[in-house]
Amino acid sequence: MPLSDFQTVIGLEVHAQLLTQSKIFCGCSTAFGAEPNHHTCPVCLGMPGVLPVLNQRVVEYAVRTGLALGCTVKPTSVWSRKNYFYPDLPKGYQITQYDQPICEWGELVIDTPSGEKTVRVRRIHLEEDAGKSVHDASASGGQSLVDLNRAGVPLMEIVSEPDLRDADEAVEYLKVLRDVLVYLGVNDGNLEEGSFRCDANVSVMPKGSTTYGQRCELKNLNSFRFLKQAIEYEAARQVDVLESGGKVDQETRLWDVNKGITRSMRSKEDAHDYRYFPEPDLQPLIVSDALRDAQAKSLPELPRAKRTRFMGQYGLPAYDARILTAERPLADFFEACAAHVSDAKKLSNWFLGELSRLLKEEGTPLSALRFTPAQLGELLATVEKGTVSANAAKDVLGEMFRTGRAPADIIAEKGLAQVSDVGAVEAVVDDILAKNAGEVEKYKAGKKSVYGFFVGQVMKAMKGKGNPGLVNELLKKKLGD
Ligand SMILES: Nc1ncnc2c1ncn2[C@@H]1O[C@H](COP(=O)(O)OP(=O)(O)OP(=O)(O)O)[C@@H](O)[C@H]1O
Ligand SMILES: [Mg+2]
Ligand SMILES: [Mg+2]
Repeated sequence: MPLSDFQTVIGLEVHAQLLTQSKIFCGCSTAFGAEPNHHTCPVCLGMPGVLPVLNQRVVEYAVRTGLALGCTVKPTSVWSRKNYFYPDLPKGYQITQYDQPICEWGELVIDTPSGEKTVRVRRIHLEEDAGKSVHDASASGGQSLVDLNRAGVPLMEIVSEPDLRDADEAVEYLKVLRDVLVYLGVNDGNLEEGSFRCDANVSVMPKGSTTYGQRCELKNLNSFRFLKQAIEYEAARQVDVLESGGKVDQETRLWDVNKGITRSMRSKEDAHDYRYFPEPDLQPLIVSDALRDAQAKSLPELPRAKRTRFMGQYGLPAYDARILTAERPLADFFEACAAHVSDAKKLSNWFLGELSRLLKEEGTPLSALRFTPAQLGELLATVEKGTVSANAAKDVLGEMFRTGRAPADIIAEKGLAQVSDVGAVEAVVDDILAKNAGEVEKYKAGKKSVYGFFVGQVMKAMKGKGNPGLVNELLKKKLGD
């Protein structure tokens, strides 16, 4: 059977680092970039005789996420020990949640080419991160060092059901999930730096089958592009294995960025390999009604709801609304500006075009913008009135962006105002037509191509500042069109 006769099945496990200032079971800082092993204490170093104390903020963030994804938030959940040996895991176990996670059964709606799709979220659980091994690969070195700054940093694992059916759906799910977490303020959404990580479980089955194939778990997917490439490569690999009479082994495979392939890292452990058992040093985790209600009350409007509202309230196409609502600061700034303009679609065009270009080019965060929503409103009004051309307005916006000066001042100083005075433009039009009587004759005799010549002459005489709409209107009138 060719590749096209197989169906890919994907489930994602997402590890999101929670944006707390201190670690999950001790008071050490979670700040990035400190000298190795400086953010450590006896608790996160796994010294004997110490006891973990749960960071309450971690619970709040997990509950908030669970509510946003429509999960059942469990009043009681349980901490477990997941035992394994690794140099960056000094305790020899990771405190995590296993059979009784804090949240279960939610969903995330994504867009696919064939419409909306609801992807089930099976569980959300909390756990501590491990440390980091730093391997010296040089010929002379060959040492491995351990940095435990990250040990004990709070992670939230969000596990989807195997509901995704191709790489694009997986990428879409991951993007939508990331936007939600960033909206909630629980995660910074940074794939490259690893504070938002994703493992992809991939299997294939003959189309039409209802029995899933054996899955492989893919790691090292630190960009949306790698996620897509890795899933596509892996699905094709599994089909090859099956087609050549083999069977897919359950294993953990690593995405090799340079070669563009996945390769086997280890055969996948089963749960019993980890000897999970309830963590004796921590009480069951109780989520009170009060805590849950407080989180429910403070939930922000989420991207999808905001998108729908933007389409209705501002009459925007879905495409615009999605881009404008992907990040909360951008959506907020758009709304602040929309209060100062009459045509929200025109405003959206500026946001998607010139403004996003400037933001990208200058690397400025929205929070550091120098001009105010009212000033952007003013600029759009001057374009509307024909005081400046759309092109000149781009220059004005660039200047506002860099200096925060008022649009009127910039227009005056740079002499960008268009001439929209009927009398003034008419005088120039009359003059040009009079000077080019021969061409006017030809035009009237049917040689319509000289029209552009008249426009050019008028504009030249007005140093490019004639209001183009008015110039055209008057020319046509005088030429008898
Ligand atoms: N046949 C399958 N094909 C593709 N994905 C699958 C299949 N079966 C399960 N999955 C997905 O695999 C993931 C399993 O994640 P889960 O965290 O439950 O267990 P795990 O990977 O065994 O544990 P660990 O957290 O130790 O990696 C889920 O996202 C699930 O949807
Ligand atoms: Mg998992
Ligand atoms: Mg897994």
